[in-house]
Amino acid sequence: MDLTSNTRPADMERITTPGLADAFIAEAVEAVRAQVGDGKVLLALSGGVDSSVVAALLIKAIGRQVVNVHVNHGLMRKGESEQVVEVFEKGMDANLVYVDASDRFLALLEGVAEPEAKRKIIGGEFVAVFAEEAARLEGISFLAQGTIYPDILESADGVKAHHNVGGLPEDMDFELVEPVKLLYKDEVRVVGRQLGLPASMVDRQPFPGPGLGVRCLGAITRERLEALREADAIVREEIEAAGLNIWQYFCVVPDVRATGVREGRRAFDWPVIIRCVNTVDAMTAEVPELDWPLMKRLTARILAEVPGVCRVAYDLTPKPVGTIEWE
Ligand SMILES: Nc1ncnc2c1ncn2[C@@H]1O[C@H](COP(=O)(O)OP(=O)(O)OP(=O)(O)O)[C@@H](O)[C@H]1O
Repeated sequence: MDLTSNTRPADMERITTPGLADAFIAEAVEAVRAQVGDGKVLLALSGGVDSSVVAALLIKAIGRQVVNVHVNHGLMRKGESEQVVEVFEKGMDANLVYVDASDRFLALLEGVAEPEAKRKIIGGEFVAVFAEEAARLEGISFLAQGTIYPDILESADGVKAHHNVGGLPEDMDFELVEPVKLLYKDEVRVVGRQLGLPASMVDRQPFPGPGLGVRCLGAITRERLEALREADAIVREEIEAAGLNIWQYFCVVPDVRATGVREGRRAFDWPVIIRCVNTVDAMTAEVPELDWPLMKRLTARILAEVPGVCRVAYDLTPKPVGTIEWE
């Protein structure tokens, strides 16, 4: 396997079976060992599909020579950072640096309501935290990235800058290790499964980089963020349990309050808005019809289990006119 080429060979077979995945893994492991030797590799591990598969592959190839840095920015979904620790540190004996930076991110975001400003703060602070951690480590000469083939095709079109850890400082002069850069997303998932990653990680729905930060609408507060995290976990759990094949399903919690009555007293709490979409290319999206008993179950559980919420709504807006995310 040629890890330097950015062009997928015309005769490369689509990886659709465990056997093909095993063959790919064997080749990639050899290629990584040949490239890295006894050098040290740094990887930013989000727990998303791409970086998780790269982590598992590198751990198989070079074990603790890869340092996996996971930044918990406080905007992860429920249980996500814990799963990174469980799967990689406990399950694969990975060299994992877990950075709890929640307080830093939430302090910077305090009072910031404008969506673009929020995204900039989250992206900028991520780079700052990652660069600080990198500076603390010694002897690193390689940076691994979860670049996949669509990233290369898009950057060749000039649609967006080449993946990945957007905007790392120029003086971080590492050689790149990108073992899945010729694979399509479906192939990355097959390979991930074969590497022993849990289905909940490999089949994960897309999640925006700024995490729950763009779903806790307006200026983020810890209480409203917590309500969002709990409601989001309930929606994911119920939709997964129902076995529905929906492309993306999540909640947003706007910065408004509605009146309600709870235990005979007036409540003045937040609404949770459930958003479900199906799409092929994310350019247009349809809202699936959820069955009514499921809607009622979601509503009942959110109202019973999530403090600070007194109303549940379902967003019926297709894209266009609405975008998938609210911010
Ligand atoms: N919280 C985090 N901790 C560590 N690394 C992160 C974190 N968030 C993002 N990254 C890094 O930035 C890359 C790009 O993040 P982005 O949110 O665009 O996800 P992505 O391209 O879907 O990749 P992935 O599936 O690995 O999350 C990730 O692959 C990962 O290397």
